[in-house]
Amino acid sequence: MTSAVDPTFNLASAVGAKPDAPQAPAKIKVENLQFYYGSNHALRNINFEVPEKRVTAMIGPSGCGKSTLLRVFNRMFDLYPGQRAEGSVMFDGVNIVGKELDPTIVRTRIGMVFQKPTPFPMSIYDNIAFGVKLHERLSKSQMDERVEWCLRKAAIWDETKDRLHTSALGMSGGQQQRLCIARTIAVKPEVILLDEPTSALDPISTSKIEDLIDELKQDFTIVIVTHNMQQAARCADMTAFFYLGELIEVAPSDVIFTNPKEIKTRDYITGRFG
Ligand SMILES: Nc1ncnc2c1ncn2[C@@H]1O[C@H](COP(=O)(O)OP(=O)(O)OP(=O)(O)O)[C@@H](O)[C@H]1O
Repeated sequence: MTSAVDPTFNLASAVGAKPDAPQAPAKIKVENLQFYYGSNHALRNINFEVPEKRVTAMIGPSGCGKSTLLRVFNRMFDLYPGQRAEGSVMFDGVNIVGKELDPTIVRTRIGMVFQKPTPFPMSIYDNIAFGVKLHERLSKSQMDERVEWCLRKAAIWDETKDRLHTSALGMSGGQQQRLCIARTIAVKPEVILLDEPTSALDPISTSKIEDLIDELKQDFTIVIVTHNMQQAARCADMTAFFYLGELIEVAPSDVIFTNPKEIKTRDYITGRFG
């Protein structure tokens, strides 16, 4: 198992052959996207496709706009006056930044997991049931099944099945993050957005989440923001490199990490800046 912090780790050798990655159809298509925080033009003319049932990593130095784009994907910016998007983000043929679409529908179909595990102060079972109840009316046995289904999908069933009704706050950080992934999966989204999901975790928990990401792409389209290039190389089929609010290059991860086209990408992945 490769440690997430192994300094001798070789990026080029980490990228597995992922020959089918480019062939997947686009699940999200970003066209001429601009994003503003008031007068701060944070994303400039972004054009970009997220392939279905693949893992796409977004990398780049701090402040380049990765998290902003992730938040555009599930309309988080609606919650903050003064933030606005122009252009289009097509999701199954609908522009999700268009005003006509209800953001709560977007957030059910495009779920988000944050950097810091954020379980609710309630039982493991209720952490999952809470979100499901907002969208569906399930019987007790259907809810039991849903809870088991998503905990299994998030590879945490064995660790939780005997303590479902105990507080989620008693779990380790890594377990809490897998619970948050289970909670996101529970409402059956099509896309899962992960914003630096392992930055607060130890190498073993990180490795479990990376294995989980690899499993989840069978059922879900995944977009991950990470500062850890080894992680992007290990997990992602496609990698997009951002710099100062612009998308510099997007390509299969093996190309980005072994033979990028752009000098800025090369300088970043070889550690010349960032
Ligand atoms: N709430 C905000 N109000 C104003 N400007 C913001 C806000 N959030 C982010 N920005 C600005 O938008 C730009 C992009 O920020 P963003 O957080 O998307 O970058 P990032 O690549 O995710 O950075 P990091 O890796 O540090 O998380 C930066 O210039 C940042 O200062």
